[in-house]
Amino acid sequence: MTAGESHGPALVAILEGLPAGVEISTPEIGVDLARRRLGYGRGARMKFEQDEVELTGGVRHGVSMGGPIAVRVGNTEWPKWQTVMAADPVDPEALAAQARNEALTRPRPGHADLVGMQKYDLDDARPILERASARETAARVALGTVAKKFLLQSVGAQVLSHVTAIGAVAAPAGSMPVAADLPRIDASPVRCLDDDASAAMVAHIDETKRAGDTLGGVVEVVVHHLPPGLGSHIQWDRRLDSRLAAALMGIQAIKGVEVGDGFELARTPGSLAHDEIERGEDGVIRRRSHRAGGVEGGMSTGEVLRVRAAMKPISTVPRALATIDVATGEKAVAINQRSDVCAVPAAGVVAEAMVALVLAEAVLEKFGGDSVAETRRNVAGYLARLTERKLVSGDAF
Ligand SMILES: Cc1cc2nc3c(=O)[nH]c(=O)nc-3n(C[C@H](O)[C@H](O)[C@H](O)COP(=O)(O)O)c2cc1C
Ligand SMILES: C=C(O[C@@H]1CC(C(=O)O)=C[C@@H](OP(=O)(O)O)[C@H]1O)C(=O)O
Repeated sequence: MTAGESHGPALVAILEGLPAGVEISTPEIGVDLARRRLGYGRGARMKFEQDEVELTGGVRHGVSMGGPIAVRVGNTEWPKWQTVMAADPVDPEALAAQARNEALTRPRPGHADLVGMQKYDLDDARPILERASARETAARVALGTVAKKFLLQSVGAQVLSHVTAIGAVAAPAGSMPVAADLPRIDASPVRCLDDDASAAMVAHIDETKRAGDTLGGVVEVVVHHLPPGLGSHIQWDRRLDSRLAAALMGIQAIKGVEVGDGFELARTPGSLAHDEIERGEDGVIRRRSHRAGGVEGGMSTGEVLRVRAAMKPISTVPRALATIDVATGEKAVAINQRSDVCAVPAAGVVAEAMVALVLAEAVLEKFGGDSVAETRRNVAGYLARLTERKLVSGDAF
């Protein structure tokens, strides 16, 4: 759970259920927060605002204690917004100043503005856009780091992401990054593994910005070393794929999710759509392809997990879109504050966090553990049993 507004004093986040013994520190969270700020096409705010992160609960001397993890991410923009966003009633002088900061009455298409004003009986979009803003994803990324640390320390899983398309420019199909590629991905201005595609994406963002327009794109999250059997075929809402899709769709501006080859599989005959099973000479069960994205029947197969999320173009389009003024009822152009041109690289880091949170929960469901050492013992027992049954598969062993 997260709380906080885009221009409020801070975002806060709480994660319940993490076992004791997970090694986690503020600088590690800071690294992921810095990665979320990276990315060609981000707006002015990313240049001057810092993420002031603080672990305020659940961790002692760099180790989780089993209680809820609490994180605070301070907004360094806050001093400029203290009057506009004050939690308590403000004095009359400050109120007059606030009145000069006129109400936002021209809702922006593609944002929560208009429907929020309808639903919450408001003449001003400010209370809606403050919470709908993707600033909130900083808090999720902070918790995602904690989940990633747990996954690494419990099952040895590694969560990565890369950008596979910005607008109409796509990276060559089929690349499946490994952990060693992460420095190269993060060094790319658009977090794309392919250098030529990365350069073309940067050029596409430049052209689009010059044209007063915005862009979306596609990110892929890849997870290595997951054990088979996370999630369940038993109920629709326990399926790992349905939980991953919900978590990714829950990121602002994500409009499509694919597991494995997703929509492409719908165009492929069955004989070419599935991952055939064979036993290697070393006795390990392997797949001849990775089309399913590491999930079958709502459970992880132990193969590399691969999910993609499609982001719509940024809604605040500089070449402002048509709307109405809610105060007058007349036609108008949408309010247009400073904004990102493209935030797809940042969305990749947020997608990693959401996938890590879902997988951490699924690992705890399957293996339990009040301490991460207990989780590890339970994982080892499960994998030993699969070894005994000659059912070793995937890359978790
Ligand atoms: C990391 C990130 C940064 C974003 N930055 C902006 C932005 O600067 N301007 C904007 O208009 N929308 C931005 N968005 C998208 C809006 O928050 C989103 O379009 C809005 O919430 C409405 O989308 P929805 O219908 O999916 O909620 C961003 C989204 C993400 C994930
Ligand atoms: C602040 C962040 O992203 C913001 C997300 C966002 C939106 O409408 O979603 C709009 C912009 O904020 P502002 O209108 O204040 O310039 C982005 O900068 C962040 O990611 O940390």
